[in-house]
Amino acid sequence: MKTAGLAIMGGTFDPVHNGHLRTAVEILDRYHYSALKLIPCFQPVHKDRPSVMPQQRLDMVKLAMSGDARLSVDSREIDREGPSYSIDTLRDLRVEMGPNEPLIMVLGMDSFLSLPTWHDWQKIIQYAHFLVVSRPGWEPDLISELSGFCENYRAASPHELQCAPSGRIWFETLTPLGISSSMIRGLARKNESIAYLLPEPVQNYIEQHQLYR
Ligand SMILES: Nc1ncnc2c1ncn2[C@@H]1O[C@H](COP(=O)(O)OP(=O)(O)OP(=O)(O)O)[C@@H](O)[C@H]1O
Ligand SMILES: O=C(O)c1ccc[n+]([C@@H]2O[C@H](COP(=O)([O-])O)[C@@H](O)[C@H]2O)c1
Repeated sequence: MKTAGLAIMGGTFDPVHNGHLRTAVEILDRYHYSALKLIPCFQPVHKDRPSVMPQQRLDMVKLAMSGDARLSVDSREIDREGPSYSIDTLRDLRVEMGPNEPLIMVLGMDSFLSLPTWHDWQKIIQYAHFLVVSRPGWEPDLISELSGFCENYRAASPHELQCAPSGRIWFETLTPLGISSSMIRGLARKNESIAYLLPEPVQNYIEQHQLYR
């Protein structure tokens, strides 16, 4: 069974790991959106320049995809180049999808807490819903600007996200996985194993290309 809505998950994916992938499949299993696109950014807005090339981060996301037909990778931010502002991506997607289809932006609590620093942040909700997922180490300590925003837009049930194209926020608790890209980069730098933190083909790619050394 599929329900209305396209889910997207943006990220630096430097590299993609099982925390990202498990988030994607748990959301799809719970809400049956028609698809979930992973969208690697070209240039993250509030992070240091990634240590590997955009094309290599994209290659790793493609390698991680194999096996679940509901997942796909969307290279529009890498093709666009420049700073990867979410509002630009969501505007593009909204034009492609038309005005009525639900568009759900999945993001971790850490990313959501930084929302008031994003480009044109208050307009983003006109184009998509926010589905905010739990992440170990991050509590929903909402600063006042964000708590007022949540009061305005918080959904009473997750199903509201399937009944409107945009404009709602839902918080979802997922299986806690304390994995991060920075942890994986740190292990690789020390020449320690990164096995079981990310898909094996991605691990092999990192080893073959000697990334994060
Ligand atoms: N283990 C996880 N559990 C839940 N959400 C996650 C997890 N890891 C990343 N995310 C979410 O995935 C999105 C993309 O994350 P990103 O590519 O920046 O990875 P990261 O692990 O946070 O990277 P880094 O350690 O370099 O900061 C963000 O919304 C982030 O909150
Ligand atoms: O648009 C912005 O200003 C903006 C600022 C910070 C993060 N984002 C987006 O949020 C998503 C998660 O970002 P990050 O930094 O956790 O990898 C990813 O799609 C980023 O492009 C977007």
